[in-house]
This record gives sequence, C-alpha cells and structure tokens, in this order.
Amino acid sequence: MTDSAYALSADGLCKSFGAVKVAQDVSFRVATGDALGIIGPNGAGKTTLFNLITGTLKADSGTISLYGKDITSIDARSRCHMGVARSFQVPQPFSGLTAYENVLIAAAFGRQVSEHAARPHAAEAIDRCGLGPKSDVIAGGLTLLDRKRLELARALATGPRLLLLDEIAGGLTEAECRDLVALIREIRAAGVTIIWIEHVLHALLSVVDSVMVLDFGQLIAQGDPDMIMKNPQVAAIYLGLDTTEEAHG
Ligand SMILES: Nc1ncnc2c1ncn2[C@@H]1O[C@H](COP(=O)(O)OP(=O)(O)OP(=O)(O)O)[C@@H](O)[C@H]1O
Repeated sequence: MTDSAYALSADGLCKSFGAVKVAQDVSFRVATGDALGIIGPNGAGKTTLFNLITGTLKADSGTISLYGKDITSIDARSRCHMGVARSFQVPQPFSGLTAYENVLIAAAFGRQVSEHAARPHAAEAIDRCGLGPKSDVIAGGLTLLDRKRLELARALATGPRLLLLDEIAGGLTEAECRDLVALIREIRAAGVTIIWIEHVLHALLSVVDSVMVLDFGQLIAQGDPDMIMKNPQVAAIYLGLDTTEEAHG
C-alpha cells in the first residue's frame, strides 16, 4: 500500500515525562477506513499516544503522518482542521452550555466556518448520536451515556476522517454499551477511520479489525484480535494471568 493509503502512520515515537518513558519507539499504521483497538494496563501510555497523535503533546522523537503527509511539526488546531478528532476519557463539555451549543462550537471550530454555516453540521451530529431530544439540555445535567454521546457528537461535528475514542464505553450499562457500539459501527461504515482505546473488551472486539497492546510505553503485540487475545504475553501483562507451563503444572 502507498503511504497515503494509511490514515495514520507513526514511526519510532518516543515520549518521556522525566525518567518515565511513556512511549518507547512506538511504530504502527492504520489503513484508511479500518478500526484499530488499543489495550493495555493503566498507565501504559495509551492516552499519551492519543495526545501525540492529536498534537496536544509533542513527541521527543519519531514522526506521525496523516494520509501520507508528515504532520509531526503541525499544531493540534491544524491537525483538527485536517480531520483528526477525539473523544476524552472523562467527557469535557462546556458544562454551562446546551448540548447543541457544545456541538455547534465544535462544528464551527473544526470546520473553520461561521456559526451560521456550522448549524447543519451540528444538527446532523446531534441527530446521529441520538441527542436530538436533549439538544437544549445544559451539558452539565446530562446522564453519563448522554455525555458520552455528546463527546462523540462534538468529535463528529468537526468532520473527522480519523476519530480517536478514549475509553468511551466505561461506566455504561450493557444496553447502553450496545447502543454505543452500534453508533461507532455506523460511524465506521460511513468511512471514518477509528482508533479506540478501551478496557471494555467485548465492546472493543465487536468493532475493531486489529488490536495493539501497550505496556510501559512499549508496543508489545499487534494484529488480529483473536490472535492477540490468545497471546500468552498479552494475557500475562494485560489480564494479569500467568499462562506459563509452570502455572498449570
Ligand atoms: N502530562 C503528564 N506529565 C507527567 N506524567 C504524565 C503526564 N501524562 C501522563 N503521565 C504519566 O504517563 C503514564 C502514562 O499515562 P497515560 O494516561 O498515557 O496512560 P493510559 O495507558 O492511558 O492509562 P489509563 O488506562 O489509566 O487511562 C502514567 O504514568 C501517567 O501518570
């Protein structure tokens, strides 16, 4: 595949906070239209990787390309305008504004258009995420599921080509989780490339084409979800299971 066939290419990303290495020579690619899952224990560096991709953090070394274009030295705002959007692990709406106003601001900012021109995009994102009946509700008063939907709606309103989801299923009931998975599938089917960090494995595995595993900032495995979940190193590190012969012996 040519470089531009990849929505995202990361090569040799390194990032440290003082002595703590949170990204250690991380390299991976996501083909356009694919969905990649990222798993790993708490503190493995997953969210940091998102911050490096969105540009809110600068890598110490390594490069990031979006559709074949090197964006390593491009700032976060420009990356957003180029089609990179994210949801946050803890929803971060403007809590005093309505759901619609939150999405409208995202649409105007992400698309670099006037408030007037942003309105149809905001309305579409609100509807797509099932927030139509709640559009006039103050964001701070929304339920957890609706705040997660609002996170998605705000990201979608920017018109993303690459959508980064950070633990969006956490804290939801089974039924809410199913709704969210259906919505993410729809977004993906519309051609948006997805990278999804998630601890709720059954939700993640029902959507993604491949999974990569981070531990202490290192990419320790990547590939087909079934193969990854059977990988003894992944079981030992991620699930805390000892799968060695001795453990069974
Ligand atoms: N801005 C920062 N300054 C210093 N240390 C940081 C900063 N951001 C993250 N860290 C540290 O980097 C490590 C990786 O954090 P990160 O949030 O990327 O992990 P994570 O895999 O997303 O974890 P979780 O699953 O708990 O969300 C942690 O030890 C964290 O405390």
